Amino acid sequence: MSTAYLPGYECQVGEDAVEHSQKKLNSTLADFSYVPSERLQKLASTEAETLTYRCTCGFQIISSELLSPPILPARLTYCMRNNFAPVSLRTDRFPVANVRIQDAMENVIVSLRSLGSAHAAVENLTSCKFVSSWDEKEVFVTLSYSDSVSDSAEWLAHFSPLLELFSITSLTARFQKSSLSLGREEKCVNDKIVVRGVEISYKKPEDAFCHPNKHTMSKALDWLITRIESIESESPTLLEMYCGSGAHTIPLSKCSVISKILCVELDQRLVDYCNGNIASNGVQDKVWCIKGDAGKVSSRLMRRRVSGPPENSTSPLDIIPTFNALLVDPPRSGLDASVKKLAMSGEFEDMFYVSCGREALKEDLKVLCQFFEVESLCVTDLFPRTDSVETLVHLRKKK
Ligand SMILES: C[S@@+](CC[C@H](N)C(=O)[O-])C[C@H]1O[C@@H](n2cnc3c(N)ncnc32)[C@H](O)[C@@H]1O
Repeated sequence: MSTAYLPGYECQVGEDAVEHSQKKLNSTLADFSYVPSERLQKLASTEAETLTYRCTCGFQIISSELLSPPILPARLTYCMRNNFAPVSLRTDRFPVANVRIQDAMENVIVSLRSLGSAHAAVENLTSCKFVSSWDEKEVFVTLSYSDSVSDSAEWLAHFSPLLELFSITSLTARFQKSSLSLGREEKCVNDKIVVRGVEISYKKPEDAFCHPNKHTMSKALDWLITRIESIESESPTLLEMYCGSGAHTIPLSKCSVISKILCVELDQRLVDYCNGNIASNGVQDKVWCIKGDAGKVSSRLMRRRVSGPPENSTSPLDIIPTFNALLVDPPRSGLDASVKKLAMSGEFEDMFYVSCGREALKEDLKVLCQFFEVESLCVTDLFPRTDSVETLVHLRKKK
């Protein structure tokens, strides 16, 4: 196994990544010492899951003689930031990325090195981002330029013949207020995941948040479905806040006992994708996605709880009159205060919290646990070899 130093990755490739995974999950579980131990679960990474797992990653591209200390002979190199300073990966393949991305990384940097510094593909180049589908059938590459691409024709002439050779789905140059692009026009990742024997297909914008680790995603979905199966209602209804393009929504509607879902997302583009995924997976009779701010929607649903829905309401918010359960997957900063208020309004018997923000989750649970108790809590290894974890919490209304 390579022992390349990976800046930003506190556990070096070649060290015992499984032990590292166990340690960080244990340390996260220590935050929840108030929860009975039989309700806590840890899904650490296996050796194989700590390498070739990432399906999104980005790097600075810098000429190595500009690094401190310089690396000679000078050549373009992928870098990550370590305490704000760029540090060379010293390898053209990032062992933590999936193989499809590693192949693209190597092909792209070797092709760039064959050009002079004044070539349009190299001049003003600052960074490169790679996104692949979970099944590795597609890979999207974005090169970012600080100012502009000095000669579009030269850029296109260099990369056009390489796209097919490198099996890159789409290659984009981004620069101030403009872009150049080759390959597939629709900039979305087509993906598939099998959950409990059921195939789920997604389209996701390639530049939006997406789950970087298919192993963690599979484990999270399985855990969520198992917990949903323990809801006491026979055909539970679900309110889902922060749904994105439906990464949880679609599997839950297709593979769990949930009968109806109303899901809410702030970004109109993701709402459009979510609605597309709802239709393509044939769950349009049980899932409705609306654009909205989770905080404002919560305030509106609180008013409905107190005064009933407005008379003859045609608002999609009133399609489902009451909810048994609430699912939230907020940004790292945690829940809006109104979402917490709604959660504790008495409507929901069960709440599911998917969190990638360790500190925000601790603070939110301090509030939520005045009303709920932790029924089950599971920590998973979101980014093996880093300190990031994803925590899944099932809260149940206190009796
Ligand atoms: C951590 S991501 C989770 C997305 C989705 N659940 C998934 O697994 O792909 C958080 C999502 O919340 C959305 N978001 C951020 N602030 C929001 C708000 N105030 N109201 C509704 N959605 C919001 C973001 O656009 C993003 O899609």
